[in-house]
Amino acid sequence: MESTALSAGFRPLLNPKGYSFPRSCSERNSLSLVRCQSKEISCGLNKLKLEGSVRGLNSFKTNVFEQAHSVSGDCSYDDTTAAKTRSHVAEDKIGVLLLNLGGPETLNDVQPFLYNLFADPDIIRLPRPFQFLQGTIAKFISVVRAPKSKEGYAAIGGGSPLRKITDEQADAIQMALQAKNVAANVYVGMRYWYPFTEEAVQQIKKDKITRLVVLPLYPQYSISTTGSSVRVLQDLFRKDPYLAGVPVAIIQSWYQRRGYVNSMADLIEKELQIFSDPKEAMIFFSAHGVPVSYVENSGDPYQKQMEECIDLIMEELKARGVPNDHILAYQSRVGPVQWLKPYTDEVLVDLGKKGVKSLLAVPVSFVSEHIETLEEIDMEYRELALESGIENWGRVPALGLTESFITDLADAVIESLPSAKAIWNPSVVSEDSDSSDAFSYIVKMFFGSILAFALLLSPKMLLAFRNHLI
Ligand SMILES: C=CC1=C(C)c2cc3[nH]c(cc4nc(cc5[nH]c(cc1n2)c(C)c5CCC(=O)O)C(CCC(=O)O)=C4C)c(C)c3C=C
Ligand SMILES: [Fe+2]
Repeated sequence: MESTALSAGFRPLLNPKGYSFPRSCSERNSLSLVRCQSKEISCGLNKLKLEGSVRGLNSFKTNVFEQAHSVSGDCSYDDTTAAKTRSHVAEDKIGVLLLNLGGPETLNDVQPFLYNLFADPDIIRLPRPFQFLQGTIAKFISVVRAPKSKEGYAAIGGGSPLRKITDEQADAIQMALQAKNVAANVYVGMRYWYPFTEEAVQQIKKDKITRLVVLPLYPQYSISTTGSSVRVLQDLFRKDPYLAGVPVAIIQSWYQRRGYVNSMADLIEKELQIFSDPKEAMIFFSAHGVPVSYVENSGDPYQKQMEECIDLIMEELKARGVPNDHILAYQSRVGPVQWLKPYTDEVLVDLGKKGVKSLLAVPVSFVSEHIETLEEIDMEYRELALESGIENWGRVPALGLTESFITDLADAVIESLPSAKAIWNPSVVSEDSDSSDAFSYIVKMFFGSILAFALLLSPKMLLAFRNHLI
């Protein structure tokens, strides 16, 4: 129905420059026209606004950067939208910016990488009067944490594979777009290590991109991941007159897309076959955790989206006749606060006690292999599971370059093109004026520093950091 109309609505148009796939973004040709080939695309444009709570927390003070909250991939795509997409692809120089976390490439990178991570106010969230201490606290925690992290990275070959995999995903998405006659430059911007988002944005400017789709490589939205990366991006765009005028669409989450759900179900179905009795294996979804306060006090939709995501994958598996039991747990907690429960390590012990014998681990919050799949799941959790009485252990690989997944991401990009809007909004400036009260700022700084140092140097706090970070 809608999808047939969509296919019929697009005509192959001339690509004036042809296309090749040079490694450098600036060399990449970007002017071309679109032809939508896929009959099964059901293009969806959810122009939803960010929920108030999340928006507040991330200082989303503009009415921009708020399109394409999710591109669901299962709504109708009318002729007007199709026509708009066609004209954007015809007239614009399209860029796609993949946002990711980044990871240390060598063991020497580990401490500075951790510093960048803990210096992020979306990761260590200090009350306003203490925020000027962010750097000092980040330094302290990164130094304390580095030895443990280094052990982990040493165990997976001395560094994170994230940059290489993300670059490969960028190339694959670019090729998938090209196969749909959309020429685009695909850029990679990391939050905590090279290539930093700032570098990618410089390149986007140099390349004179005129329409940008931002695709965070996190299926579910969290303040600590997509939220943080988008905040940085928003700051960079707001400061630059050229970039402020570039229409941008941000795909905030995409766990609900059919292409993603089906690709995950494919991987799980395939991996279950390694068990002598595939139906007996429990499917063990292990998601990266976040502190409970993100969800309960700050409205982070991460947990809700994660649960919906698991429901969608399980529904799909059931529809395929895969009746296995499943469970969701959260891994990788850091620091002296409560994180989302149940914790992966505790659940593994519990399942062992209950007599579960076969377990298939499914990493579900991230789409590349990284330290938490290769070291934490494959080594630490596997060992714990076997010690706890689980006899058969399997692990689903991360989606990586899975073709159906990459194609679906390319579809998500195409679907979001018409919703792009320029970020320029002069009213933004006045909304920041609450920080202009110099006197109250100085008072807060003064008392804040005294309190913070007293807290930081208290034996209780030191112990808490030591116990949970080493
Ligand atoms: C959806 C994914 C992720 C969420 C949510 C997330 C939140 C989060 N993470 C930390 C602290 C650390 N994360 C680390 C590594 C790391 N985190 C993610 C993903 C999410 N993090 C990935 C993909 C990686 C690995 C990158 C790689 O190099 O392969 C680390 C460093 C590793 C370690 O020492 O364990 C820390 C520290 C917090 C505090 C947080 C939420 C507040
Ligand atoms: Fe993390």
